[in-house]
Amino acid sequence: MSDTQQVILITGAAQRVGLHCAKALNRQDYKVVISYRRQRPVIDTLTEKGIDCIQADFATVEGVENFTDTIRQRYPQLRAIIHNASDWKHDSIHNQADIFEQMMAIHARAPMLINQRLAERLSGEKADIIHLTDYVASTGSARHMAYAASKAALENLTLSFARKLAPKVKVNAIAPALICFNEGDDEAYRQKALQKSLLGIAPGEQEVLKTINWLLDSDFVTGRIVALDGGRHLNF
Ligand SMILES: NC(=O)C1=CN([C@@H]2O[C@H](COP(=O)(O)OP(=O)(O)OC[C@H]3O[C@@H](n4cnc5c(N)ncnc54)[C@H](OP(=O)(O)O)[C@@H]3O)[C@@H](O)[C@H]2O)C=CC1
Ligand SMILES: Nc1nc2c(c(=O)[nH]1)N=C([C@H](O)[C@@H](O)CO)CN2
Repeated sequence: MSDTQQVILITGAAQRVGLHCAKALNRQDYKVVISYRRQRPVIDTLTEKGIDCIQADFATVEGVENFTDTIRQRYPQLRAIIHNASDWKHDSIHNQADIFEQMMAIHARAPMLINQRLAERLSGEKADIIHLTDYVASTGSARHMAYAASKAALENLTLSFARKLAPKVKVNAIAPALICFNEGDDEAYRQKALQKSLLGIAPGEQEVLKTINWLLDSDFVTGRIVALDGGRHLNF
């Protein structure tokens, strides 16, 4: 890593949106550091590209603290922290308490603790925190109540950290609706999901990357929730 290379941390970046953004930011000559939970071959590929891959499970406070200790040991300064790690669990009458705890742990407690423990590392001329939230944080979700509530908590943390860390650090959220499908999504589900927005597409991971780069480049945006939802809020 060169002395002038700026370090960007992305959590949960071993697949899908996080992976796409990690590889792209690496090509943009940032020093990219990622967290991953489950080992898989792509970790070796990313390591060969010079991306620092750190295993971490944010379900426990200990897991978060071990991770942030490692970051603090390795990186005296961070350009940005992108909180992407997430678990999209639907509600279940059988273990709703556990699901609620898990959703709050990954989407609210972990980002809060990571921000608090790494804030002093965000010390350069420009510094950013970006939270990946969700369209349903502002609307609720009948089937993903705990998930939606935890993403709403993360949106509120966006406002609090924007107030607390200004003017050194810009703190914003990206609130996507459908970005990309999961492998098991059948055609009926896909068609129904596409019809929820005015634009009727699943834009793919690149849409999130474009927004991340826009936020990183901004000099005057903080405390904002940037919606990436194809006009879903008007589709009624
Ligand atoms: N995809 C979409 O259409 C939408 C995405 N979003 C948001 O955008 C972001 C990216 O979405 P997407 O790429 O689909 O995300 P994924 O569902 O692919 O999850 C990203 C990563 O989060 C990691 N993760 C889950 N739980 C934990 C945990 N307890 N500790 C550490 N890491 C964990 C997983 O790691 P591992 O695989 O190693 O276990 C996973 O690879 C998320 O925040 C998501 O909520 C919002 C709306 C729509
Ligand atoms: N962590 C995740 N969060 C979300 C996902 C996902 O795959 N992983 N997917 C969605 C859906 O695309 C939804 O926005 C549309 O059905 C929401 N959050």
